[in-house]
Amino acid sequence: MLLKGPDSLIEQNQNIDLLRFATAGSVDDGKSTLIGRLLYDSKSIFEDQLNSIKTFSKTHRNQEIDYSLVTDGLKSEREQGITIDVAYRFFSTPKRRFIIADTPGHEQYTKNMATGASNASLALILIDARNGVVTQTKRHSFISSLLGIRNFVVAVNKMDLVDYSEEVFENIVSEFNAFADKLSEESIYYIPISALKGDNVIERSENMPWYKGSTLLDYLENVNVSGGRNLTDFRFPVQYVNWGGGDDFRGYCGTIASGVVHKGDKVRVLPSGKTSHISRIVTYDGDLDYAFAPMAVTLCLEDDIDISRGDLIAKVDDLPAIAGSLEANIVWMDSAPMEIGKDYLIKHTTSMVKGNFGEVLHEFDPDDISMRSSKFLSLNEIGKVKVELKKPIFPDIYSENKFTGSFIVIDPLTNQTAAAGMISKYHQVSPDKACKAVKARVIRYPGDKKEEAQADYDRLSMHGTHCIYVDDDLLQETLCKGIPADSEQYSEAIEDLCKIVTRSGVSVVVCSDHLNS
Ligand SMILES: Nc1nc2c(ncn2[C@@H]2O[C@H](COP(=O)(O)OP(=O)(O)OP(=O)(O)O)[C@@H](O)[C@H]2O)c(=O)[nH]1
Repeated sequence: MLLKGPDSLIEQNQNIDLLRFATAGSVDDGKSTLIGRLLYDSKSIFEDQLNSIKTFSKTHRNQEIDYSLVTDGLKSEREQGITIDVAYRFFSTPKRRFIIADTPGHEQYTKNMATGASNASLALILIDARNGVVTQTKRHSFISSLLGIRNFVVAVNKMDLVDYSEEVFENIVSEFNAFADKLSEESIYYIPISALKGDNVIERSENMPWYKGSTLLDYLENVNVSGGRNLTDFRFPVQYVNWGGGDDFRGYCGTIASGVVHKGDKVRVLPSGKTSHISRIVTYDGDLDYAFAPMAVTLCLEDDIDISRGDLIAKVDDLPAIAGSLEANIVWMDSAPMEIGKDYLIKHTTSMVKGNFGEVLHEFDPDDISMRSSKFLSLNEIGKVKVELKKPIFPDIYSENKFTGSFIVIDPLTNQTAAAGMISKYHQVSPDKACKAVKARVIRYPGDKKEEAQADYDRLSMHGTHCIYVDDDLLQETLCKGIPADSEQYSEAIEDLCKIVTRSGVSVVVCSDHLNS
């Protein structure tokens, strides 16, 4: 029998040939120029954009075409002559489609570099032939490696400025090789190029007859890289609960972080530990028999289980950890340094919990990836750190699952992203403890679902959840006495009540026709 899957078989095929790569390196190594050339030569630039770039190049740069303008899209960048954010570019050749994250080389932009590299399966490291391997090159290569990138292309650029010297190239190869011994890479390919003149980018260079390897485009078109997305372990972080799809409809919406799910699969919901079976996989284009990462779907379960945002659905025989503390590699991105013991917000998949840093186990020296002791991390520093969580999360180890193995750290005072973390170890808490940590919540039922609401309340109480039950009858006798039921004041009073009660750690089952959301 043919399973009715996502009707985009074509899309799947297209995905096979999609290579996402990130550029990395130091400031002015020529990344933007190189990408500009790749886009230009593969005819991926619109005519009008090309015309304006040519005009700008002539008037402001005194040259025929400045390729870096293709990616330096922002006006302020043009004026300053630097790249200030990650620019995603798309181009394709008959052999492959490419998405490039053009990440900036400036020291303070490690954050964008990490963002750009987090979805890539290959890192294109640019090195200025005149400068050799510098700290930025090492730092960015190390971050790429921490983020799970296993394939590197090192393009030694500006070969035209060193007389296309084989010796210069070989020295840089040896230098990077010595450093890369400490990266957990699968492949490194070295190419001498001139992004400006076009040597070995698309066309083989006549200026470097000593180089016998592939041109950059040739290599990118043919390199074999693993996709990086885990298609084994099904993980579905719930984004929100949708019960607006008609009678009795309750669906859990989100994006499949990893793995595959079929209709009928037996699943467990964390943290409650409740099990059920998938009854429907709903999408905008209709129901599916199966779905896989990274599809956005709504899952329905055979049983009515209390699920809310931040919960995670996985298969019963393949569960993530329930972790109360972690060890993680942290890339610090905030100008305010890490404060040991301070409460930060830890955003892991769709859940947000409070947590703090206990101890820096070691900091990495980006020059040689050696470890040194450190009390805390500052901007751009990378280290392995212990993280204590106020409530459990359901992680995997980063090397096994990028999506459930990573988190970001937010400073609650400034709302700034302070760091990115990659989990290397976790300490499990007992499932009982995890259940107790389920936060107080509001479970809403429309007014005509009194029976279901009361049954839910009974079930929760029976399982030891602290909760109260309210419906319109009770509200009109007490809190909302004299307030017209269809007034805004009435709905607001219900919301206020829910807020006050949940704040004190008690859940509310509310059954009313006058709910705000
Ligand atoms: N001679 C020569 N100059 C180059 C080459 N590649 C880039 N350049 C020049 O080097 C300068 C920096 O190039 P960009 O492409 O803007 O460098 P970038 O790495 O993107 O720099 P940021 O965007 O600031 O991170 C520009 O003036 C380029 O014209 C090359 O192969 N040879």
